[in-house]
Amino acid sequence: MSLDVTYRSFRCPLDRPLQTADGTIDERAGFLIRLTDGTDTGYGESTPLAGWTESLDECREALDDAVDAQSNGHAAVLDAVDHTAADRHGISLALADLAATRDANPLYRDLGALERVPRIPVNATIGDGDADETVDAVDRAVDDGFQCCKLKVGRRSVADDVERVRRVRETFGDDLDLRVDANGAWTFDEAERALDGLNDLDVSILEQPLPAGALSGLAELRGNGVAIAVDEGLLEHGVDAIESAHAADVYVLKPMALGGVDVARQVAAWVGESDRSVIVTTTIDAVVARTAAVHLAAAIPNVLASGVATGDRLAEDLARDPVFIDGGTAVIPQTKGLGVENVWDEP
Ligand SMILES: O=C(O)CCC(=O)c1ccccc1C(=O)O
Ligand SMILES: [Mg+2]
Repeated sequence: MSLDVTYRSFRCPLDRPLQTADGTIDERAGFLIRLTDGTDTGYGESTPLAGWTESLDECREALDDAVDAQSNGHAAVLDAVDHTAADRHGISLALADLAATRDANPLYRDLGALERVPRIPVNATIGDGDADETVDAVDRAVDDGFQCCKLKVGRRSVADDVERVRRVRETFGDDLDLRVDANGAWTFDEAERALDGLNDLDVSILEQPLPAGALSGLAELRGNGVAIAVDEGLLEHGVDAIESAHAADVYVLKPMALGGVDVARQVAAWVGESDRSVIVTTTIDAVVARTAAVHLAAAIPNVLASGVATGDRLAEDLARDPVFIDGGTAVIPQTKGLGVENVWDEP
């Protein structure tokens, strides 16, 4: 079966930039990938993010190599992008979408779900603004039906961040599930002080309090009432090292940074063997990668509320969003493949 590989670049400005301790994300640029085997078509997306994946230029070069390898078959095309996580995500997704479309299965079934999954729980993503901005953003999320909010922290003092969380807790009550994500911003001392305050405010998960390299510190922070999640650290160390160091209660899986939904699915299986929980998140991707993350989450048993409700930050997208975000859940597309339609047409 001959394979045809094509790609085009795209740029999506954000109309709600995401402030994090690591900088502000205000635009996403990447590549939309199309694979055809003569009968069926599959789509993928490579949307690199500085600090998380290779650069846009490196991804473009590797995609050109993938196009050059098309006459040598699927494995050669995938090999050409093996060293670029975002491209490997894009090509492997296009192959998976093609196969699922051919078999007339929704992608999440091909990723291993044993039965129909109607919905998965999702979290709202709240940027690292001041206390008033934080309360306003959570207010919108609660209005939209979210029951779980992840607050970005780490750009200001620990005392100020704890105060932001206190304002949210006091305004919205005890039923709201609150998480915080420091994107590696704190020292061990700061993280310990933050934990004290966050535990009192019933924060359920603290994501990446320490820099990616610090594993033993994460292990020491565990057992203080707030579950410790590893995100950046997973990319640096892998599951085995993190499990040996007892450094995480929860794993955050970003398929774009891990090199594909297939890789992320495998990581989820390993993590499940150690009785750890998993959260799937996007890197604020366009509709193809975002929908793939939703299918991935649907394929993982007992996945925690996931950070995939990020589409409303984009001012433009590649196609209509097939995923309905409703009452704190994402409704899983049940049509064949990814379920994103008319994506190759310019928006
Ligand atoms: O998890 C979410 O709610 C959304 C995704 C998110 O926070 C994120 C988006 C882009 C880059 C890094 C991160 C992160 O989780 O650290
Ligand atoms: Mg994170």
